[in-house]
Amino acid sequence: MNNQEYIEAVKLLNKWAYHYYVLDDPIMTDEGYDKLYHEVLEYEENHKEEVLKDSPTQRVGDIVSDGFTKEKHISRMWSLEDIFNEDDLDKWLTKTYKLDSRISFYCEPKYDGASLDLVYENGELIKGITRGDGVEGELITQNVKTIRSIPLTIEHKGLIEIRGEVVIFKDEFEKINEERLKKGEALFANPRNAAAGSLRQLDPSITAARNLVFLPYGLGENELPEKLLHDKMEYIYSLGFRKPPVSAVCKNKDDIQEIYKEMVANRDSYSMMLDGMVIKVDEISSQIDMGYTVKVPRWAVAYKFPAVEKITTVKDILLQVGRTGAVTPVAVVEPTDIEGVVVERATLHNFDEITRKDIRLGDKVIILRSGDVIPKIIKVLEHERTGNEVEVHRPTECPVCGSELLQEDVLIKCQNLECNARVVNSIIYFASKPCLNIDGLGNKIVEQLFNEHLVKSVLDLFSLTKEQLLELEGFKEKKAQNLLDAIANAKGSELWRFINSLGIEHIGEVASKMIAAKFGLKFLEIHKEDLLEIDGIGEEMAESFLEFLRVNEETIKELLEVIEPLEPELREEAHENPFKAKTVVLTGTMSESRGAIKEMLENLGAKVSGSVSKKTDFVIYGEDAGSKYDKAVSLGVATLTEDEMREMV
Ligand SMILES: NC(=O)c1ccc[n+]([C@@H]2O[C@H](COP(=O)([O-])OP(=O)(O)OC[C@H]3O[C@@H](n4cnc5c(N)ncnc54)[C@H](O)[C@@H]3O)[C@@H](O)[C@H]2O)c1
Ligand SMILES: [Zn+2]
Repeated sequence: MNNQEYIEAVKLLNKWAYHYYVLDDPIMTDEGYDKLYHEVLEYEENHKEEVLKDSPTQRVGDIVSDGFTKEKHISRMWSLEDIFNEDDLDKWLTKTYKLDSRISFYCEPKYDGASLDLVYENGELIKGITRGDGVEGELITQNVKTIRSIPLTIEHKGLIEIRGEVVIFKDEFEKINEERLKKGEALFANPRNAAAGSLRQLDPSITAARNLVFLPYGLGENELPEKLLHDKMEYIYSLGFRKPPVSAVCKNKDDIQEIYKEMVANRDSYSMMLDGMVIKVDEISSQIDMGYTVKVPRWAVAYKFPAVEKITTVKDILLQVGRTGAVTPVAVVEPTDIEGVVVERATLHNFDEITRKDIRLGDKVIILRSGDVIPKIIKVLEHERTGNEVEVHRPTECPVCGSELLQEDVLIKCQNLECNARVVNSIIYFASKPCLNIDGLGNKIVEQLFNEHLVKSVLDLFSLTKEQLLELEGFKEKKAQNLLDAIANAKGSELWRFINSLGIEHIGEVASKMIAAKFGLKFLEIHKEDLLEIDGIGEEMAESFLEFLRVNEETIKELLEVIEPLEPELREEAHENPFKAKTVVLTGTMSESRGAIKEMLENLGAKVSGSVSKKTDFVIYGEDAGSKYDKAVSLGVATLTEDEMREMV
């Protein structure tokens, strides 16, 4: 890097940071940003006299945007130095031990969200401020008050700044994006941007709707007496803040490596996105001695996890026709390694998504793979375009059967019931895990059976013979027998599996279970009113279910004869009693297990719920009843001891 390149690099980093911090819509991966950042850092170390004042190494990144009032932090907020591997860790430890050799470490997750400073005085939350440039941030108290994991009052009376990260849990993020997809709104790129964007809304009601979560990780101004950081944090948790899902006090490097590996291995199982682990010196007096650089504390470091976002190129867009006829585009991308898995495809949800993101063949894009979910394209790098990229057009004909496609809101559908793709996919669905769970009947075999004209519908599966199978390529005695056994095994499956396997639109596993439990094998004879009686089944679902039964009655009857699903035990209509049709909550230790008492009450026709609300009719409590009992009292809900309950029945 020469001086000219250095100046350019600083400009580029600042541009990326603007999109990241201010617009909450990054145009570079963290990995790409970090790489250039470290090149800049290295250049600066060798050319100290050339360091630019606006270099991102010289200041905390966030920029305070207009629209909010600026507010100073009582004590400064900082960024973190980052390290990426064991070598880096060794270097960091050597450097840190030189400052003080008698230290231990507190390790906790590095949450991927937005930082927030909370100021409490006289036990009351008085301010919420974003990190900003570390000295001053945006005053967002009204938004912060909508976050339920932030207590509005705490028992601690002194002036205290509690710092932490605001995040959106992964499942909530998926939910928000699903809803946005349905409404045709732009999707959030990742949970971090969703959290940061939701926190910095000018309208607090938008923030309130997003289910943000606050996780404390440290303190600013405070007069807490504890000498160790982790003791201070325990005190903070005891004030009503959330604990980290994992944390550890470490004596040495081995301990640090062990907890790091554990966090990386369990990364997908945590509710929130983590992008690393933060290692902090546990002794507060040592922290004070070590102090800060212009940007980061010398007593802490972020040990980053392998990146889950990478840059790749779109090579092709395939069209998949599902069992309902919905045509979904799938991107074929240049194979890219993400955490040891080679990614070759990415979902695109629908064509609106392609149009909105303006994805073209040949585009450089950012893909995200986290957990088991299918990788997705989150962004096109428009500034990387060469002009040779090719636009993608909405299809008008089914790529499989050629019939005209129906454009239904954001969905594009093949309407041909006999379209090969629809038939094959409904057979695959029929055999899948949450349905009849037929082992060995995966995509490839179903396609083979279909192409060889052995199976044209699910019913045909049950008349397959060994002779037929043995004629197929790849089938020997054992494989053929296993498949026939697996198909035979599907006979006598639970009824809810049978209902689910029909693949009725809007009727998934949960609805199938409810329908099976309520109506048993009589489900063919029910009316709309009967269905609507079930909590959780609405108009659209009921209509879809009944319409499907009407059209496919014959086939369903034939299938019932072949499969003979197992009817669940139906609960008899309960006799009249004080708990019939009442909502009941159990709490505390009882004379029998909670499960047994729950069953007894359910047999009496009660609905047993896990949480107390105004709609609760009774809270029945045993010994050591806690917050549920208190809540019942405060809401004026009737409370009964176990004995009182038993006397009433
Ligand atoms: N993609 C882009 O274009 C782009 C642009 C700018 C920055 N970035 C990303 O942001 C990083 C730099 O941002 P930064 O300066 O905010 O630093 P950082 O986000 O890497 O680390 C500091 C922050 O981590 C957060 N944090 C989470 N858990 C924590 C814990 N347990 N203890 C302490 N802090 C915790 C805090 O909010 C703290 O302010 C870069 O490394 C890069 O990954 C990306
Ligand atoms: Zn078709």
